[in-house]
Amino acid sequence: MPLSQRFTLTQYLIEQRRRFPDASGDFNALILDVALACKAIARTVAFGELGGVTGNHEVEGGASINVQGETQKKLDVLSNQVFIQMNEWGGHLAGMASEEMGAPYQIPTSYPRGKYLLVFDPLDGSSNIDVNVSVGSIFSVLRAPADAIASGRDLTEADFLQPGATQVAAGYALYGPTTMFILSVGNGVAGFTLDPNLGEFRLTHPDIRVPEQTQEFAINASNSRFWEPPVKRYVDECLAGRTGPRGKDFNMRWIASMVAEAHRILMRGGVFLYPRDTKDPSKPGRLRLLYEANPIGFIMEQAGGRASTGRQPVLGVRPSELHQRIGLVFGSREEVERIERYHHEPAPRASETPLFAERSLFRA
Ligand SMILES: O=P(O)(O)OC[C@H]1O[C@](O)(COP(=O)(O)O)[C@@H](O)[C@@H]1O
Ligand SMILES: [Mg+2]
Ligand SMILES: [Mg+2]
Repeated sequence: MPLSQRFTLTQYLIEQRRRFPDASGDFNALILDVALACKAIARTVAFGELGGVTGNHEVEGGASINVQGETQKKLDVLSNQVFIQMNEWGGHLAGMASEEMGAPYQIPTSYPRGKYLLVFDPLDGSSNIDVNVSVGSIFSVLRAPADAIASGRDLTEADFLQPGATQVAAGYALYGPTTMFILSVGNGVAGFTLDPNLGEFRLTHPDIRVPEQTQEFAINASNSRFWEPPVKRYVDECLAGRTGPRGKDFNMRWIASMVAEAHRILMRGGVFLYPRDTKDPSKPGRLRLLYEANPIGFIMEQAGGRASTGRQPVLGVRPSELHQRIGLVFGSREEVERIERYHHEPAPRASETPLFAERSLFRA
C-alpha cells in the first residue's frame, strides 16, 4: 500500500469500532487523547538539552523522589503532567493512576467523568534520557467499577486492582529514531509510525506477531548472583550455545528501557527477563504490575507471544497494591514456556549439568 494511503490511527479506530455497533465513541476518543499525550511527549523528548528537559527534577532540598523511592527525572514529571492534562477533561475517564503518583488521580469535579480507568508509566526507561537512548510511555485501559460510574464518586486504590486479563486495551509509545504507537484493543496488535509532516500516527505494522522461537535474550546480568535456580539454568543454557543443551548460539541485549526491549521482541522475537530475585526481599521483582507488566503482557499475548511471572501467566495475577512489583518474563512463546517449565521442574543436579560446574558465569 503506498504511504499516502496508510490508515491514520483515527481511521484504524473507526474500523475497529465497526465490531461494536453500539459503542459510544468514548473509547476511541480516549485512545486519541492518549496518542495526543504521546505526541506531545515525543516533541518534548526530541528537544533534549535544548529544551532544558534533561536531568533530575529538583525540588527544595535536592532531586525529588517518587513513591517508588526512585529519583525523578524532569521528563518523568513533565510526561506525567502531559498525560493528566490531555486526558482529564475528555469525559471518558473515571480516574487515572501513574507510576509517578502515590495515589489515584481524581478527575476534577468541574470535568465530566466517564467509564474507563487509565493507568500509565508516563516515561519508561527514564535512566536513559540523559544518554539519548530510546524511552517510551506505557498505558493500560480498564473499566471503572459500575458503582463508581453510576455515582461519579472518587476512586480508591482498590478500584484499580484488576487482573491484566480484564484490560480493555493496552499499548505504548516508543520515542526512538522514529516515534511509534503500538496498540491492542483486544483484537491483535497494530503498530503506527508518527508521520512528522502530518503529525499523525499512521498504520505501518498492521498485524504484529511475535516469532515463536528465538535466539536472543535480554536480562540484567549484573543481578546474576541474586537469581533463582530456574533463571540461572535458563541463562546458562543460552550461554552454552551450540555446544550446550539448546544446541544453538544465543545473542544477548540489554537496553534498560523495557518498552524498547518489548518493541524489539515484537519486531523480531526474543525473550526478556526481569525475574523475581533475592536482591531486596522487600521487592518481589523490579517492574510494576499495573502499568508495566500488565500492558506489555497484554500486547505480547495479543501478538501470539507469552508473558509470565515465571510461575504463572502475568495477566492472571490479582493485584494487591497499586504500585506492586512483580517478576516478569515475556516474549517468544516457546522460550517463556520453557522458563515456566524450569520453575516447576526440580532443579537438575550439578552432575547432570556440567555447564554449571565449568562454563557458568553464574556459579553459586
Ligand atoms: O536499572 P536496570 O536494572 O537495568 O533496570 C532497567 C529497568 O527499569 C526500568 O527503567 C523501569 O522503568 P522506569 O524507568 O519507568 O522506572 C525499565 O524500563 C527497565 O527494564
Ligand atoms: Mg517503567
Ligand atoms: Mg517510568
